[in-house]
This record gives sequence, C-alpha cells and structure tokens, in this order.
Amino acid sequence: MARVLSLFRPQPVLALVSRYKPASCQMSMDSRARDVFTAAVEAVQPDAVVRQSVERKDDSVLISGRKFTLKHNLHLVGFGKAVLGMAAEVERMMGDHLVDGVISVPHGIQQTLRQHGKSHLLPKENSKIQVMEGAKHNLPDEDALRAAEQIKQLAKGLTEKDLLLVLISGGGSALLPAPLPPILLQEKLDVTRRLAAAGATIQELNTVRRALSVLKGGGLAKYAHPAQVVALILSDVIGDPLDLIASGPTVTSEVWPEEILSILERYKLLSCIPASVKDVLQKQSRKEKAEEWDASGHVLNVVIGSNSTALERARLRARDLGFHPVVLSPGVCGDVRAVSRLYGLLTRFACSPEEPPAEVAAEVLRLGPDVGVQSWDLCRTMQELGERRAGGSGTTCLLAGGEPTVELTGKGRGGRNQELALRLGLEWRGLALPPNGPVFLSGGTDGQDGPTEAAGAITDAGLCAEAQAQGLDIHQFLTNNDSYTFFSRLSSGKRLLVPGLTCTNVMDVHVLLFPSASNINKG
Ligand SMILES: Nc1ncnc2c1ncn2[C@@H]1O[C@H](COP(=O)(O)OP(=O)(O)OP(=O)(O)O)[C@@H](O)[C@H]1O
Ligand SMILES: O=C(O)[C@H](O)CO
Repeated sequence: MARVLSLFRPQPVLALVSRYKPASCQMSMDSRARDVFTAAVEAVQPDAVVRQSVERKDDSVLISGRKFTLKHNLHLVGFGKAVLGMAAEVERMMGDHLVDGVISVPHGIQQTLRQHGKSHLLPKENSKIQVMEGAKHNLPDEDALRAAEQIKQLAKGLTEKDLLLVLISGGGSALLPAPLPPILLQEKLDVTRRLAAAGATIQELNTVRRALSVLKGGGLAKYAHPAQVVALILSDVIGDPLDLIASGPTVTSEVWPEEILSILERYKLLSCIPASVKDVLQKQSRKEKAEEWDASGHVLNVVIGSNSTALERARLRARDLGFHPVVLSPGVCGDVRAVSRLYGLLTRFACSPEEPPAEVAAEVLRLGPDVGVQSWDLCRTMQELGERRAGGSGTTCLLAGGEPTVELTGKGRGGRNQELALRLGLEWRGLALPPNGPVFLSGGTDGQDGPTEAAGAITDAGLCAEAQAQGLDIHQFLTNNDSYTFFSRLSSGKRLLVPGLTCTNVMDVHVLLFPSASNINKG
C-alpha cells in the first residue's frame, strides 16, 4: 500500500518538467539547426511555390490577383534548375487546358530526381511538356541553344487568344542561350566566363548577357506578343530584381552600349572581346531599343518564392523548436571574411557575460555596407540580442540569407557556406563562450555548395580545439580554399550538411543558435 501511495506523492516540479519537456528541448542544438534549414528548403520546393501562388477556379486561373480565362489556350515554357517541378505542378493543375510546353533544365536532372525518389517533380508519362536537358556544369551549350530555339518558336506561334506561362528559376541564363547574330555561342560564352572569373557580380554579368541575347532582357515576351504572358519566378538574386533573375527574358530593359563597355573595361576585358560583340554593341542605340515595344498590359511578372519565403518558414520552425527567432536580412552578401566577422561580433551581443563595449556596435555598423545589411537591421538585431541577454531570456535563433562570395586563391575543394562556417569557428575561438552554444549552420538551398557534395556545414565554439586534436590546421585549409576536405576529415564529416539534391534554389540560409541567456550569465 505504501508503495502504491508513493506513486501518487507529489513529484518535485523540476523532475516533472524534465520528464515531460517537449521533444525539441531534447534535440541537440546541431539537430535543431539542421531542422530549421530543412524547413527553409521545404518552403521553396518548386511544386509548393506554384500551388501557393496559382489558384485554379473552374475555367479560369487566378495569379497575383489577376484572373485569366482558360480555353485550351495555355502554353508553357521554362528554364532553370527548379522549373521541372514547377512545370509538373502546372500540368497537374491545368489539365486539358495546357496545349503544349517546352522547358530547358539542367543536364541529368530527370535521372537524378528518379534516383532520389522525387518522381512527383517530374512531368507525367504522356506529358504535353517537352523536357530538354542541357547546360552541363551550368554553362550554355549546343543542347541549351536548341532548347532556347524551341522555346522561341513556341512563343512566336502564339496569338492574342493564348496565355503563355513562363517558369523561371536560377540557372535560367545558362539554359536559355540565344546570342544576337553574328555572335556565336562560344564567343558569348567566352565573354561571360571571363567576366565571372574576373569577379563580376551577377548584376554586371546579366547586364552584359541581356545586351548580347535575342531572348533575354524582354526578348522572349516580345516574341510571344500579342499573347498574354505570365512569368512565375523563383528568385535566386538578392532583392529579387526581375530584370536580372535569369537575365529577365520577360522584362523589357534598355541596353546602353556605354554601360556594357564600361563593365568590360572595369574587368580589363575590352581588348579581348570578339569583333562580333563589338559589332552588336555598335548597332544597339538606346533610342532604337526604347522605342521598340511596350509590354505593359501583356506581361505579368510574379515572384512566387525567394530567400525571404525560406527565412519566414525557418522563423516559424525555430519558434516551434523553442527559440526566439530574429531575422537579420535576406540580402547578406560580400566577402565571407566580412560576413564571419559580422556574425562573430553579433555573437558577443548574445553571449558575452557583459554588454559589449561601444566599439563593437560601431564595428558592426561599419561592416554593414560590406555585407549588404542596412544599419537599421543591424541596430534592431543588436538591440534585440542585447535585451535578451540582459533579461536572462531563453534560446535565440538568428536567421539570415543571401549569397556571400569567396575570393579563390587556392586549388582546394569547398564552397562559400563551408568556408563561412569554418571562418566563424575561428572567430569564436578567442571568445569566452558557454559550453552549450552557440551553433552556426550555413547552407545552400540548392543542396550544393560550390563543386562539392555538401550544401554547407555546421560549426560551434569547439571547432578549433577539435581540429587541433585531430591534427587539422584550419589556416592551411582556408588558404587553399579547401573547406570541404577540412569538414570531411574532421570527426568523419559529422559537421557537414548533406541534404542531397533539393530541386530548388533561393541562395543560402544562415542559422545562428544562441544558448539561453540565463546559462550565459551564470557561466
Ligand atoms: N574551393 C572553393 N572554396 C570556396 N568557394 C568556392 C570554391 N570553389 C568554388 N567556390 C564558390 O562557389 C560558388 C559557385 O558555386 P555554385 O555552383 O553553388 O554556384 P552558385 O553561385 O550557387 O550558382 P547557382 O546560383 O546557379 O546555384 C562561387 O561563388 C565560387 O566562388
Ligand atoms: O540564371 C541566372 O542568371 C542566375 O542564376 C541568376 O538568376
């Protein structure tokens, strides 16, 4: 009896709390960071973004508040790394109304999707959509050229009764090459390759591509005229600039030959551009282009997914996992050295036992322009982290996104996400941080970080000690841009992030988890 009664004796509150604490609290910080990243990627799956932005109602379709009548008049074209899944979903939703389609997608993607059990992202067996693979290694080639020609022909044959859906995602520029004659594909490729190798930004690169192309810079929409054109865009460029994502085939843009020449001059490429390119630039007078045609009323461009979409889902997931989420910005860019420095400084606001000195805030603000983050966002973030630390609040999850860059000096294997994680591990070395945190994850939402099998990596304050114990010299790996080899060797690759092919791309996501402030104050 005494034994039975003891079962009903009130238990110490702490014992109950620990027995019934939610699963999230029992997960390690590392697993929770991975979980938040997975949620971010799920939010921008190609089929999901189409379902969320396109509504089928009987014989019409609603997109961005506009209604389009369906009368077996729907045609589809697409180009980019994520458009296969987008196209499959459009076909499922539109049924018989879809007349035909052509999409240009990366080489080998259909087989890879089948191998990864992602057949739901493939068009059905007897699909009306012709899938054309090309652009091996993300470079325009003859296969992509043929696909671009097919897309052009489909657009050219449309009438005012037709509706053309254009699916656009990252990688679209390489998958839709159509050089303006007399420029040859190889010549255009040489120019863009040289620019990229010299460090040109995606803005500069795509400004040049637009000027040398038949279909980019609004050319595709022009071919489809007088049909109604609706472009559904999954953005992989910071700020979602419509004219730059995949070089804007549905966005009319003026070409200023002087601008193109000054970009080429900036990278010391003026002397080596082919005569055909000079020829085309000479012929393009701004006045002629501007007067060419007016797309208003015929073209609707809608961004249906972006880095912000991914960050918003990550925010909700972090909250469900027991964190207080703080979103810094979806536009983090600049050299990974500056970005890791920024995150190192922000860590001091969240994790130092005392308020960091004023110089730390001043340095954060100085870094702002280098990393593409507004002072307002930096101040808001520092304030929130500082208040939570001072108030002894619970765990915090800082989220950001964007696309930092790496200056390649070595010949190793790596990517900007792995290099960022490695550099932040170094930043944390000198700080007195609590043993149970912080943790940082950096991952490419496309599942691939540079030419490696990983999407990114996870780091914590113990990284340097772990590397030293295993005889790995971090500085040597960084000098050789060999972050993938480093993380593969360190503790059998346990800090690598390897989600496999994700079938989407909205740049990178950064997840920075800070431990409970009460632990910090005690520590
Ligand atoms: N060894 C390396 N270490 C660090 N970064 C590298 C290394 N090799 C390549 N990179 C970086 O990887 C990037 C290219 O990677 P990736 O193929 O993922 O391209 P991307 O810019 O994400 O393209 P997309 O937007 O089409 O996905 C470049 O920024 C390049 O500087
Ligand atoms: O295709 C491209 O141009 C890049 O991925 C940017 O959208």
